[in-house]
Amino acid sequence: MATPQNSNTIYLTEQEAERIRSTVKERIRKCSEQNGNAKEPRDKTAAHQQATGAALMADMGGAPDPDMTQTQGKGANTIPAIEVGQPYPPCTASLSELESMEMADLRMETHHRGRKLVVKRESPVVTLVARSWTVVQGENGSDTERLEICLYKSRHGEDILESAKLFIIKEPYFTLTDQGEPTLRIDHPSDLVICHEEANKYDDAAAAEKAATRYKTQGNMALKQQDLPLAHEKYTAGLAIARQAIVSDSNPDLARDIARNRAYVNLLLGQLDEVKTDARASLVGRDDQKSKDLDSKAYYRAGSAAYQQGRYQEAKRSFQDQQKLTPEDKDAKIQLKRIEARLREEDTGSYDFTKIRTGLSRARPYVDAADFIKNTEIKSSSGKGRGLFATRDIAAGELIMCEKGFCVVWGHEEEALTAMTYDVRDERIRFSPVGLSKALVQKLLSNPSQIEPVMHLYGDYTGDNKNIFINDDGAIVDVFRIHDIMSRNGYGPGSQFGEEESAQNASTGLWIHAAYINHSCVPNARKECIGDIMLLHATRPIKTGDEIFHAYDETLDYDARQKALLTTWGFECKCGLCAAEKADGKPVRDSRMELADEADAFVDKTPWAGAKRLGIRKAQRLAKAIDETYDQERWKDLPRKHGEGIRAWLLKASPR
Ligand SMILES: C[S@@+](CC[C@H](N)C(=O)[O-])C[C@H]1O[C@@H](n2cnc3c(N)ncnc32)[C@H](O)[C@@H]1O
Repeated sequence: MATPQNSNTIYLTEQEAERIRSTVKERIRKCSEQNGNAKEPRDKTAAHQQATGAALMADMGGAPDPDMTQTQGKGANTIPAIEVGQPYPPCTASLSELESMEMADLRMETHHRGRKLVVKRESPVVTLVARSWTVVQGENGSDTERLEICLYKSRHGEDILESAKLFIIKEPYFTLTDQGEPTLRIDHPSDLVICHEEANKYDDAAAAEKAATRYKTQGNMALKQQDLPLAHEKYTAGLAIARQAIVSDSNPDLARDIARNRAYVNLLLGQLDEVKTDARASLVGRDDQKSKDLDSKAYYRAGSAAYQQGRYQEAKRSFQDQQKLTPEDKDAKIQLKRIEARLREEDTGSYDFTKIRTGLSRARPYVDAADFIKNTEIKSSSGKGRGLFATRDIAAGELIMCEKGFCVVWGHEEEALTAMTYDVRDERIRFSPVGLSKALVQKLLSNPSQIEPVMHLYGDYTGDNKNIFINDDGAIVDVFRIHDIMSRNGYGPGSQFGEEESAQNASTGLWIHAAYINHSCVPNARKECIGDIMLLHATRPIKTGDEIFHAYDETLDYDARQKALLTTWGFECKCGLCAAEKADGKPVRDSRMELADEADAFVDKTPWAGAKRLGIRKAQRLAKAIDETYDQERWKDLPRKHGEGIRAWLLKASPR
């Protein structure tokens, strides 16, 4: 957590931190006390009134949000404080494998494994910063309960609870809110199945075709009005009918048309896997010009999705197929040219950085560039898990790798959200880029094929190790795992567009390949971001097979650096520099730091140009005193950073 000493940071008062800790501990205590107790019946009318009142207040912006907490310091504000509860895995079974349960069978502080609960939303939704809640009834209407969805409460800009009336909760978790109120709680969005339109089984072909066509028309209208989630929902309902044999036997083109339209909506929603399956399913394959034009569109959509996923060879094949069908089409030609540029970047690592820089702005922070990673490979690194290694000799100053961010949230974007997270596992309160975690979870839910590479990244909590990321009901994302992965692998690209960044509005992102780079205080590489591409340059010559390191933390003070590495990344650094500083002992380290601070203060206030002899002598004394704190044998070949500033000053002030 940031400290009050730094004027650019914000912090919690000890009282506020204590309030968060005790609220969470009290909730945990009550939960364990009531563990296994049967659910108490709720007064339906009172629950409904409570939700309606709170929703009204929230809409007017006046609802008390129990998650918000007051921070101190520069740019102080209220920000959410969120408990990282005891992690539990999401349900990996599909709905058909789960057994139904009644609301009355809910037990307190219990994950009802192997069960599913159908609920109907009965009240408006109360939308708070970090959670949404509502009141639901069981299927038979006899019982009422509170249902809340934490953090990952929206998808494609829609509040999930608002988006429908009927839901199925997979393996329901019944617990208490921080205020001690019983609630059904959804942490993993994949545990909540939204029931939109029922795909009825039709006996009459004409009625079925009519219903599917109606959904298609409704989808087209929603698309026209830019309501993409609704368009997707309508096309999905239409497809479910049009794919039934009763329709598809006589009119297979209807399902193809709807799939082609849904491919387009998916492209706009960033649901790239489904763009490709829809585009493939829509192919007509006939030789008449109209069919060729339709298939050309489908290939274009599939190619665009593959391009956005960075799968350039796959994109190339789609655009080539498009070109074969409609040779006059200019789009395919343009796309194929772009792809050639990306494939060249992938192969050679030569980028036009000047052009890239000039094309960047706050409104366009993303770079159209390919990854260049072929000089590196991921291997196991002794005592450090896995690491990144060079596959060829790399000269100092050379580009080692370049990678496009998998997910980046810029400080100036609406999605940026920083929260204080209180982790019950180590009792620490940290600033956490929850906006990035939310964006990442959304991206993965929309692109199940990309879940696995993210879940392979290092995190302390590894879930249930089943590694099931998709089933019949869709993508499965363990949000606790994402939280842990982001804590250890997230990276701040820094302010790119001139704004001052603080802990509260920091830009953050995830670069999957670069996330394998381990830390060393004597690194051989340096990271830099241009927009969302991360460049890694060698700062020293690197030999084939060498591990590549960069410094996660460059604090000069050994003790502060070790503390930061332990708190944020969970390890003790044992690099050559740290080993020497540890062996020096605390008194030597402290006096060296005092001298370094004195030297820095001297450099800050004494211009080297025209420096007097007295000043030069003082600088020489300081440089010598710092040098004497280094044990010559132990510090052989190690960088002596404490005296770098004063030595540079001396070089300029008295070059001989
Ligand atoms: C960004 S990941 C680096 C890749 C990671 N080693 C892996 O296996 O995926 C950061 C984590 O790597 C480990 N790590 C990085 N540098 C280390 C070092 N110098 N010594 C020990 N562990 C290190 C820590 O567990 C840290 O939280």
